[in-house]
Amino acid sequence: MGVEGVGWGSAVASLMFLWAVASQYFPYGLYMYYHKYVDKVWRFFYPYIEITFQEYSGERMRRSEMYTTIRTYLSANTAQQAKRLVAAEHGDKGRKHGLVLSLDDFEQVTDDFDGAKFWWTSQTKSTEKSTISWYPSQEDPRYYQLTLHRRHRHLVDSYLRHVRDRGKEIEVSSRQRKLFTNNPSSNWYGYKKSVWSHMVFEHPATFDTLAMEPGKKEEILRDLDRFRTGKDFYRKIGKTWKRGYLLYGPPGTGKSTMIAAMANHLDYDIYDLELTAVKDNTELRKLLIETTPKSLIVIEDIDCSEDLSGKRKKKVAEKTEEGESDQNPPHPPGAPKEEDNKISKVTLSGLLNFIDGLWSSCGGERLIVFTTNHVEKLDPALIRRGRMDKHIELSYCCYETFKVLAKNYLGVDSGHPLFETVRELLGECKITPADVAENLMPKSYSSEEAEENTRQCLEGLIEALEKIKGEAAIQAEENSEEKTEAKEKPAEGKVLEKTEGKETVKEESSWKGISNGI
Ligand SMILES: Nc1ncnc2c1ncn2[C@@H]1O[C@H](COP(=O)(O)OP(=O)(O)OP(=O)(O)O)[C@@H](O)[C@H]1O
Ligand SMILES: [Mg+2]
Repeated sequence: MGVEGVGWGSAVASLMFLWAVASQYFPYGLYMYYHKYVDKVWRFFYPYIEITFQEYSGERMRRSEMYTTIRTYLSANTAQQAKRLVAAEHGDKGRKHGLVLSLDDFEQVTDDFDGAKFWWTSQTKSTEKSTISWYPSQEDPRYYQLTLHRRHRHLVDSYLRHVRDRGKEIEVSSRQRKLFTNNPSSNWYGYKKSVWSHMVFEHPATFDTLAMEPGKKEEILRDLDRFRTGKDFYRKIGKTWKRGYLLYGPPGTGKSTMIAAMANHLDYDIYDLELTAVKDNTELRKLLIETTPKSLIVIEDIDCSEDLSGKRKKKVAEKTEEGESDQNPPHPPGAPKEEDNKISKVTLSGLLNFIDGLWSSCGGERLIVFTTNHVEKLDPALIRRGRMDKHIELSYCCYETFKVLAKNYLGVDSGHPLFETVRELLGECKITPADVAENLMPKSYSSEEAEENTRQCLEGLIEALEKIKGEAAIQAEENSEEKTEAKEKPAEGKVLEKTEGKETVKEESSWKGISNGI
């Protein structure tokens, strides 16, 4: 792409200007007559095609997406070459670079594509104003004009597709990712209506800093990359371009950290869906429709939304029967109950539809991620393959996980003499990566004290591990004592019966009954 002398363009502009001035002095009827025929003749000889892209279009006067994409495309390609550029702070605060350079009015640049030349100009259409000014006003509608030779007409489609795709790519790579959370539905209407609110997502976690077995990590990375580039494959097999991930494991094992690493790896936004704030299935669907592609839709601690199957309704009914409502002020008849408003009526089937109903196909390129501490509590329908395609267990810290944490936190690897002790202890007790990480936090960041820090941290970790091991041993002893006691001394109301060397605990009443019967 390069800047070209205005040439043809300036000649045409001069002629047009003269024609416009001259036409002011013609009677209107004569003007229309000439305009009609001169235009026809002009168009016959004019060898170029012009296409305009307005900044605002449609009935609702929304900013045209294509206009913005063209601006991004031209900005990326002309910043070095154009002579007059406008620097503006981007309205979208989600951009990495606050400033956007775009073509100034009437600046012309050329672009080469498939052996053809394309001219772009940024233009402003002046509107009727009461005051005359030489400069275009801020409110004047802007547009880009694309000019190409007639003989390249067949390239228009492919060239515009190229501009759109390239522009979008640049937009995606230069944007800052966002972390969305759903608003309560009372905020969905009115002037500032919005279903989701967001902030810039700047979590530093990556797959390099995530501690887990290297093989497992590799497999997840491969899966994510396959998904990202799988648009055509998903289309070919007739499947919506989305994938479900279930992350499960005890607290502090890195489930949320992995979500951040996934978003950073894929360059996706995160929609953190708080299910308890969603009133019903209709709201859930609306939230889904308002998400954008290239995103992770996350529902954390899905097991805590235990009433997906409607148990919650029952509980409310029970409470009302128990007369708890008597303590509250009387409720106006007919008005929705406060409690009803607060309670989420999202059902399991609503959630299943959210994941893979017809509506879930809007847009594509979404990952749905559930996390849970209690995978066994979840309804099998919710996590079956096809819905939650990949189940990933994040568990207690093993030696491999520890090595990653030690490298990240202390910059040491397996050559350290204390590693062997840690390895043995990790094999004997359960500790979460979060607890290990806490023990590996150096007391200072000075490189001179690095060695001393490392030693202190590892010794601290060994001490913590020995403590856990000791507690576990005491617990195990207590448990075995309890078991023996239970065997020897049956609970109240129960008696121990010995038959043919086997001990059985029986309800006292039933035993009595039997003895009475004898
Ligand atoms: N696998 C891991 N790799 C690196 N850091 C980890 C890992 N697991 C835990 N951590 C550290 O522990 C902290 C807590 O981890 P995280 O919030 O990801 O746990 P979680 O599994 O989501 O817990 P919960 O189930 O309670 O939500 C993180 O900030 C991180 O510093
Ligand atoms: Mg978490």
